[in-house]
Amino acid sequence: MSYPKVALIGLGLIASSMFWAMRRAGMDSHVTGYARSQDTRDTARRIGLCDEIVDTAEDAVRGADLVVLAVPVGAMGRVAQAIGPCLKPGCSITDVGSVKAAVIEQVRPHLPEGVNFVPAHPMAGTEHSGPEAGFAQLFDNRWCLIVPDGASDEATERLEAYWQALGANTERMDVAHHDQVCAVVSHIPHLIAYTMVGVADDLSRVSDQEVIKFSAAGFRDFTRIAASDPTMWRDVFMNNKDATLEILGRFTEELFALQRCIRTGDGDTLHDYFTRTRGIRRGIVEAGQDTDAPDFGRGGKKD
Ligand SMILES: NC(=O)c1ccc[n+]([C@@H]2O[C@H](COP(=O)([O-])OP(=O)(O)OC[C@H]3O[C@@H](n4cnc5c(N)ncnc54)[C@H](O)[C@@H]3O)[C@@H](O)[C@H]2O)c1
Ligand SMILES: O=C(O)C(=O)C[C@]1(C(=O)O)C=C[C@@H](O)C=C1
Repeated sequence: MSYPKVALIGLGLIASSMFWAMRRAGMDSHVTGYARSQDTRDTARRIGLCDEIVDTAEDAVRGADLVVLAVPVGAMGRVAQAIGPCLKPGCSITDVGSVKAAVIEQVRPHLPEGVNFVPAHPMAGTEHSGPEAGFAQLFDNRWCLIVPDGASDEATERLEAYWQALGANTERMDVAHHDQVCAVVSHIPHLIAYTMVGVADDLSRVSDQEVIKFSAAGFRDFTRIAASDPTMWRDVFMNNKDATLEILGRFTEELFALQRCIRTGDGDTLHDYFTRTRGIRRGIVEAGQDTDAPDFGRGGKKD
């Protein structure tokens, strides 16, 4: 299922991956792209991203059957305000933002009657950004969370079919649940990675070079995540305050409990805790949800 004319607003990792995945899926939609900076538009033209790159968001969305907002969460409202009056009656508009309640609140007031707004969020990404970062396989076997929030079944099913054609599995979620789940599985883990790399950097006896030299896979994973786009992640935390603060509160309570175990020499509790969390990881791997993971079940490292 596709849309004859698609407009991509913001031409970074997610939008460019969507374009390449559409082409891989054999969709013959006419795709128009727009990004705010001239540099990004020039790069997009050079690498053949989209059928047409235009110089205003308004021109990009005229006549589009699907408009995709793929800009940082904090810019969604401004973009919606600019394009609202130019949207084709009856078209669908979606976003790919990492946060839902704030985006819906910022976008919806600018949309004319009769336009179908179906928020969505592909749970896939890398630490890279910009138009050259995209690749067709990014969404393969990843979840795309669909947050209909009142959208019609027809518009929702059409967007689900579109994401499935891009390689994703889809699941519907309500807004508050989405923001809480993402705070747990994505937002706070990023904050922890940023913090851990910051702490290592603060230790003057560990120069950048030595961090790289002595770090094994664990810390390197942190540095990869902590290399993610600062604008995107600033906007995520500024726009998912309640859920991230709640999860951060739980996290720090748990951390203090583990700190106490270390101080008091309560190794049994630590061992039980680590055994429980290892079980969670193995469950993910066995369910085939981590294609990059070593295979614990068949020859992986055991006790
Ligand atoms: N990177 C990820 O891992 C990931 C995963 C899922 C969802 N998301 C969400 O997708 C969205 C895009 O993320 P990305 O990783 O593609 O970012 P990106 O930094 O790669 O690209 C963002 C693009 O938006 C453009 N832009 C910024 N402000 C704009 C504005 N006001 N008007 C028009 N264009 C503007 C930038 O020039 C850039 O082309 C964000 O909302 C993010 O939360 C990101
Ligand atoms: O794989 C990564 O590098 C990501 O950070 C992707 C990731 C995440 O899993 O946290 C990041 C932000 C999103 O909104 C969705 C996915």
